[in-house]
Amino acid sequence: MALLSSLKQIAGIESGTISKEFMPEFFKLVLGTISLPIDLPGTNYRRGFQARKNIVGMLRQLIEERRASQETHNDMLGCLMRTNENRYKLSDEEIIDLIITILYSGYETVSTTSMMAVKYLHDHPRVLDELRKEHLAIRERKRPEDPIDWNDYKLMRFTRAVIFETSRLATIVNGVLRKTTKDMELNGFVIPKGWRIYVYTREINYDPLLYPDPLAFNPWRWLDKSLESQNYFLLFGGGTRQCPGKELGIAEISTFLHYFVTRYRWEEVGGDKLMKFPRVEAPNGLHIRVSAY
Ligand code: HEM
Repeated sequence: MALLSSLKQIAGIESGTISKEFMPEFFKLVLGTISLPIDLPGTNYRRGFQARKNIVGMLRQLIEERRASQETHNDMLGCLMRTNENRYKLSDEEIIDLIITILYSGYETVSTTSMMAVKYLHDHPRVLDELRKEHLAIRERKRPEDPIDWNDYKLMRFTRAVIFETSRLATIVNGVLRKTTKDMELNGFVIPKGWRIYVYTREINYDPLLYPDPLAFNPWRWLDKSLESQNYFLLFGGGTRQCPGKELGIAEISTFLHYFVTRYRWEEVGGDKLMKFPRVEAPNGLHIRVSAY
């Protein structure tokens, strides 16, 4: 669902033939990026490269079709292709690279956070009650068929808190990458210029001085808005490279939660394995039994 939503917003790909071909290749690419770099037939690494080639081919064809049709598209691909509006003219290779990056960054984070929110809400009925209250209050002011809009989204204060707390406790992204631009000394150790470093942010999320009772799932802590602007708030990275899709991601997850909690109740089937390293995932899925609310 998260990938389909990204495909639609980013490249205007509706569910259908292209998305059916695109999705399996994309999942292979995701697996390939966090695999051991062993380039032999059958490894995830080799499959990831092959999948990237196939994805590049599909996106190239999409770009060519759009150019031939002369239609205007208001998705991200459309903006990147509008040469007269962009100060820097992007080559097709750069456009494709950007589309893959944005799809990748925007899909996995959103889908994993949504999955972990479903898990934590199931395990914490009091939080689910509070969340449902917020969304039912929004629905009360609307007809059943009315979609939610920006004004409704702005009222979702507790939902935002649930998303941050899910992101913190599950540590959906466990660090950020940087490259040193000069020799740097840190606690007596020198990190030479040009080294690539991985800033592991998971420990910060569990620091009891920053987040009292850090292993508790407590969304209420985020109702204090100042927590979002602390310099240790690194759930979406920091500085000039901070996640540009932060608000889009939160809006997507909030929309999913809105419909999920107002229309359904669910139970876990049980027995599913959840992994936190090297990334948060349920290798065989998190299976739930869903019924109407
Ligand atoms: C809950 C959802 C999300 C989380 C937790 C998340 C988290 C992150 C983190 C931690 C980074 C690294 C930032 C840094 O290096 O300082 C990042 C980068 C990035 N994210 Fe997100 N992200 C989310 C959603 C999205 C969405 C929806 C998009 C786009 C559709 C997106 C696009 C990107 C891009 C393009 C970068 C690279 C930015 C750069 O290097 O300049 N993200 N994200």
